[in-house]
Amino acid sequence: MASASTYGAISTSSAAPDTASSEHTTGTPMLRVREMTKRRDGNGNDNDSDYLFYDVNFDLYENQVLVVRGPSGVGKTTILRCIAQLTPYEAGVCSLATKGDSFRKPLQMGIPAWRADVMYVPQRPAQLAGTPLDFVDMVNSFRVQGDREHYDPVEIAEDWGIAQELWDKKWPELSGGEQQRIALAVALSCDPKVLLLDEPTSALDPRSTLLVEETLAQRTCIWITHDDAQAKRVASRILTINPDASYSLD
Ligand SMILES: Nc1ncnc2c1ncn2[C@@H]1O[C@H](COP(=O)(O)OP(=O)(O)OP(=O)(O)O)[C@@H](O)[C@H]1O
Repeated sequence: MASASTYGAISTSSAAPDTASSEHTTGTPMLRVREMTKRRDGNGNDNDSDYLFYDVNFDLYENQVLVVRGPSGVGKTTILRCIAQLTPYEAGVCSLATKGDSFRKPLQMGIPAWRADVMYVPQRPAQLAGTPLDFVDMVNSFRVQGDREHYDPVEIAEDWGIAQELWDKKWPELSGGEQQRIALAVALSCDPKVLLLDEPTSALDPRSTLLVEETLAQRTCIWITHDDAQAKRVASRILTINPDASYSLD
């Protein structure tokens, strides 16, 4: 297991230049999202009100933080879950820069491998049995994690004020903020190329929030927040989804 001092390094892969006309380009994108379109669950009529988001295009570069904004219910969580291939979508292509000069799509990589590289971290961990250490053992036992670099989640979370003994407690005995930081530390320990963060500090006090931001700001992330000040602190770019299914990228 690598030490926390080496934590955060992600290898740079070379890939074809970006062709999106809707944004500036600097170097090689890590993740490309093209024409991502998701309908609301509904009657299937083809009009604007049936879409959560329509034809979303962006590139995410290494060490960039793309903040996702918009009112409740516009589809911020849904777009992260679509990118993670956890929720089906009507149209769109996601691809990830890989070693060599190519981008690979989820089905080319295999969905488990995609999800390990493009990892969705929910706002609150699901109700899990056992302790956080049991969860770490389970994550490490997944075959797709076998040959990946792993970091020590206990060490990562210690920097955020999580004492070692908390890892032996049952999940329900932990506070919301402790659960949130521990789940985030486990995700970071797997060293995904892209983190999809769903309000990662929503349960944290201001000091813990800043500590977590400090770590995450060095990573390649798509990050949902409702907090204007946080968006200003961490965003490289901002994707705003509007209630009419349009979006803007600033
Ligand atoms: N599992 C589901 N099945 C059906 N509809 C869902 C499901 N999850 C979310 N929705 C609906 O999809 C829409 C978008 O939800 P989503 O959670 O993506 O919004 P959001 O922008 O993240 O909201 P918030 O800011 O409140 O978290 C909402 O109308 C919601 O009710």
